[in-house]
Amino acid sequence: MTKVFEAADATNLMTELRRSFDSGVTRGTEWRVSQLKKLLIICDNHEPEIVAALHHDLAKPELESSVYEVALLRNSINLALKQLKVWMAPDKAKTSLTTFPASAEIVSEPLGIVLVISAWNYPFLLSIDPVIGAISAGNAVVLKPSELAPASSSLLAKLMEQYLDPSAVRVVEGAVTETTLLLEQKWDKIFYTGSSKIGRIIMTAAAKHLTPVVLELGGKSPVVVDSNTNLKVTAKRIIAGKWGCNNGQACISPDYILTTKDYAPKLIDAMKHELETFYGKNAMESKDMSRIVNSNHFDRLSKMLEEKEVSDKIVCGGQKDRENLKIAPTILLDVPLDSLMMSEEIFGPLLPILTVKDLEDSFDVIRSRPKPLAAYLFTQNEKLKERFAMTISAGGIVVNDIAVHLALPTLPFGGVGESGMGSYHGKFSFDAFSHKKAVLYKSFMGDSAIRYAPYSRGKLRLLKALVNTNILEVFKVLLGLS
Ligand SMILES: NC(=O)c1ccc[n+]([C@@H]2O[C@H](COP(=O)([O-])OP(=O)(O)OC[C@H]3O[C@@H](n4cnc5c(N)ncnc54)[C@H](O)[C@@H]3O)[C@@H](O)[C@H]2O)c1
Repeated sequence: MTKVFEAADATNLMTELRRSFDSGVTRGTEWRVSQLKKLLIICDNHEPEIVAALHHDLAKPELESSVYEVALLRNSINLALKQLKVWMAPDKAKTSLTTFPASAEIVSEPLGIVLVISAWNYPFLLSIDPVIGAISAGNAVVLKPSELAPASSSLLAKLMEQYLDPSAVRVVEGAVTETTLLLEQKWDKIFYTGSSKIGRIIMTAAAKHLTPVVLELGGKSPVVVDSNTNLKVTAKRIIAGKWGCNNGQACISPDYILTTKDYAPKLIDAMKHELETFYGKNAMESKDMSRIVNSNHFDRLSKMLEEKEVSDKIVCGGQKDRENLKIAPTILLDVPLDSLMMSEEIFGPLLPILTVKDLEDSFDVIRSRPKPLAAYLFTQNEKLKERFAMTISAGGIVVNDIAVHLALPTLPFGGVGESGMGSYHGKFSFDAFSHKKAVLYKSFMGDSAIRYAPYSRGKLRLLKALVNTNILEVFKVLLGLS
């Protein structure tokens, strides 16, 4: 029987990790590299177990597990290993006349002990990716995986315990009770992935200790489809980004489509056709699609689908099988804006299409709602692309594809407004777990009396000119011309 995690365990954990962090072990490049290499071994040697755990928790197809979880993690680790020395090196900063003579730099210093709380939908990626950032930046870290993906959570705990330095990297499994105990501790940063509702609980707990947070939340990510598009590719990419990414249970999954009244029937036909090509005549039987994570989420989605004035808007799919936690890829047309489906994040295989008179009206629809984690546009119109990218606020924007920005470590990944705060991936992960410390080195040379009392009008004028880097004024004051 696994031991219950109690309040004393949480405080002991903090004491042990604080001792390790204070000893300086996690700050060394060697430690960081060794831990990152261990994470790589987990990916390289345990992929079949990871794929099996994901199949157990979500019936996730092997391709999605191997590529969107393990391969992406391998990429992150290799990038960190390759770039670590560059990331860790202090950045030279320019100095000014005010501080002359001096040199300055920005030192990336580890924050201390950080807590990573992750979600169930991509349990390996969303757990290990932030941990890569935390370790790269030289922190001690506690990971709390989601209890809703139990096989993945216990495999993560087992593997991380087996390979990583237990004095500075730990996994605590559990649900609300365990997370609440962890949240009572004083962390140096909390990195949370999950819903906005729980995000508020995390931020409230963090505020008590003035702990900074990264909140990787979700939201309703819209897809705008222009009639001037490559319809076949558009349909395929929307399907791959929706049902082909954990069956719509992904934070950057298309939540709803906006298109014109005239174009909607063409888009629906193309999507129906491609859905059949992807998943066959009976998509419920396809092995190439994850199932719904559990019966609570199944019921939540069913409720959305069965709502009055929604159920009669289904134009494709709609079949459900509670026993096997399956819902067919379902497309709906013009569901009411005040329906559950349009008020809450869907996070599942339902995809409503809203029609607008002019495509530009879709911009107003998006702007009238909370800022999403991602916003997508399909078009061949260059002006429209630019207008979308420049005027729509979202965590990230992709033109003519879905979700692929997540795979580019040169781009920050994170939300804005209701979809979250802070970002990570690549160097952004390192920065998310570092304090950018300002360091200024001065010598005893050039000790000018102008900032020392007794003050005078001349000192005042000279100091003002120096602070404003006004060389001409400096000379004027020195020559007594001002
Ligand atoms: N931005 C991203 O990268 C990202 C990625 C995946 C999912 N998400 C978002 O996450 C949401 C889905 O995840 P979820 O919230 O259902 O995941 P979840 O239920 O797994 O919860 C996330 C974490 O919060 C913890 N938790 C739950 N209730 C808590 C409480 N009362 N107090 C403290 N901790 C608690 C859970 O134990 C878990 O570790 C969606 O909104 C989705 O868009 C965002």
